[in-house]
Amino acid sequence: MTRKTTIVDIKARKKTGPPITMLTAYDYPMALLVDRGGIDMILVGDSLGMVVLGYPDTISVTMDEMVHHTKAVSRVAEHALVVSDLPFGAYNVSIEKAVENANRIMKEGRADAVKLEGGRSMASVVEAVVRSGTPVQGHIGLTPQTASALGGFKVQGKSAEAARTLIDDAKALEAAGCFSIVLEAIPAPIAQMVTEALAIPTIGIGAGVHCDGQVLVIHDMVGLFDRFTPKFVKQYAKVSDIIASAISAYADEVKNRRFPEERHSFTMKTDELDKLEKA
Ligand SMILES: Nc1nc(=O)c2c([nH]1)NC[C@@H]1CN(c3ccc(C(=O)N[C@@H](CCC(=O)O)C(=O)O)cc3)CN21
Ligand SMILES: CC(C)C(=O)C(=O)O
Ligand SMILES: [Mg+2]
Repeated sequence: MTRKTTIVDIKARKKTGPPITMLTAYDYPMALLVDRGGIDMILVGDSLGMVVLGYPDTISVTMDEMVHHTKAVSRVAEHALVVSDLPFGAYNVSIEKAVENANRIMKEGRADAVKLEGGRSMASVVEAVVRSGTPVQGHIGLTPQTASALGGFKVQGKSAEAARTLIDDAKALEAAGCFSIVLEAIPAPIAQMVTEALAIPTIGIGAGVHCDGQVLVIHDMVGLFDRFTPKFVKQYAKVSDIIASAISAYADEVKNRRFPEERHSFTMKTDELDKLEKA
């Protein structure tokens, strides 16, 4: 907890353990809790579109939104490595545009690395971004930005052929220079095979216990998002209940003039009040 986590630290954990911890955060108060909680990596995920901006999916998330939220998170991250998602449209147009957008997240957002979705087809993009100086985390399996092409938020790699493709994709991303790869919603045995086939760490979300690390969306694991709950989510707290009861207590006390009390109020000198009354 004393110094900033580096890419080298993350890579080394594949051999040394313990498993790598990663959680999303999108703003100052949450990033503060995650960083002080000793989590290794903070993901400023494009899931922010769904859990904080209320979009139906992650497609509409913009570079401006990613930069804005990354700034808030990187300001507090004293320990955790900050990884920001490149949103849909930021890296699929051209290699030049991908490098430009990665530069922006680094320069303006002060992220430590970027994450982008896709396998072999993204290898040349990954290579160019890594060569330009930005560390890249890969993301394969369920790739929410291309959920439309995948037929929805569905488990991936269930056939022998699809599993083979996943392993090839992971190897291509490793060869292209990724420092780690997120494996989302794939059968646990496949995630284990991918993990064993690579020299870089895998970070699982719905990918079983044999990955080198785990990631979850923080709003899911603390109970602040209820539009849906993927099977891979464990809810460690129900923070929405705590906030809801605080809100109803406040509303009740205001309506009944029990808040604010004396101690929440300001006074002034009585002679000043007298002057006012005379005037
Ligand atoms: N709040 C939140 N949590 C996430 O994990 C998350 C996001 N948002 N937004 C971006 C993507 C979308 N993700 C999702 C969304 C839904 C399922 C889901 O409901 N899956 C079904 C399985 C469906 C099937 O395979 O047929 C499940 O039961 O888990 C999974 C991943 C993961 N990411
Ligand atoms: C679900 C994780 C891996 C993600 O990409 C996000 O939060 O956007
Ligand atoms: Mg994402």
